[in-house]
Amino acid sequence: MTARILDGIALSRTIRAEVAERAAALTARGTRPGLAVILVGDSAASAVYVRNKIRACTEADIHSVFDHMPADTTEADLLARIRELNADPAVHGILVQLPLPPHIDERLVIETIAPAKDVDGFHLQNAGGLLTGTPLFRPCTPYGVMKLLEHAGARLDGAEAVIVGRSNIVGKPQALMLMQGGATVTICHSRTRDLAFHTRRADILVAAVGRPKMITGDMIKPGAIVVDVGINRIEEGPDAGKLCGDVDFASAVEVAGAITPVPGGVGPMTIAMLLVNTVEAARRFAG
Ligand SMILES: Nc1nc(=O)c2c([nH]1)NC[C@@H]1CN(c3ccc(C(=O)N[C@@H](CCC(=O)O)C(=O)O)cc3)C=[N+]21
Repeated sequence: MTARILDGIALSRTIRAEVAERAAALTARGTRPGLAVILVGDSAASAVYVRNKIRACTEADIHSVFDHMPADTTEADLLARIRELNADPAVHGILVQLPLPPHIDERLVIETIAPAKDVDGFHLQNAGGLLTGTPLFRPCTPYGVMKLLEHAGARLDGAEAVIVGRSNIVGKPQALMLMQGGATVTICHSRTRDLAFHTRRADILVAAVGRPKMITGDMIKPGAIVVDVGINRIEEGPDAGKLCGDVDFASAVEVAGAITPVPGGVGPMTIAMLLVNTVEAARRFAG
């Protein structure tokens, strides 16, 4: 058996076209949705992601503000810029690209963003809102995974869902969203004993560990839906420079029922959901 490929590029295009329509309608009513993206420092990978986010805004006719601040920006200066954007009526969403340089307290930065503009869904108020069922915004990556699962016709109710990874931006919010959908959720991580025991029970397997090709075909239940959140740059060998996921695609595709590729799976969905959140922020602002 060969798995069905879940095409995140195609689905993200559909979602972005819907976003563009909603943005145009808001603009016609006098509120053009706006997103501010702040990048501190010169990480090459971050620069690529940020550029993709800005381009996606432009294509959907969403106003964007891009602040590229130097790596030695002080925490105080970054917080001051965020407060300015909090007060700017042309900006409905604020995203500070992570990771930040080590001299800046990420938690403090996130808590300084107005919760109503926190389109990443990382603010404590939104994290707590997700825990209790009513966030203003959901984190874009796990939210995008939910859209991919919905589009794939995945049945969540009563399903065994296993997540590998316990981060605040993917693993934990993903668990809450899948649980909300009726799945029985297991979160595995670096301290889990016998990882394969858990992953082999999964009807839905989400890999978000940041370890290249760690999940192999023998760890997957035949017919399972496998979602690969990992984005790893291959360092050496014939494929140096290429991207790969946390799933060993070649062996997994022979066992799974459906699988997301890397690139072209979850990554483009993350950007699509950022635009969804931004338009939603603008719609609330417009009242
Ligand atoms: N405040 C904040 N919010 C984020 O949402 C955030 C962040 N910081 N820091 C970094 C991660 C990573 N991230 C990605 C988004 C899109 C792709 C994406 O579009 N990937 C393409 C490939 C892009 C390429 O070629 O490198 C794909 O998978 O097909 C990847 C990664 C958002 N992040």
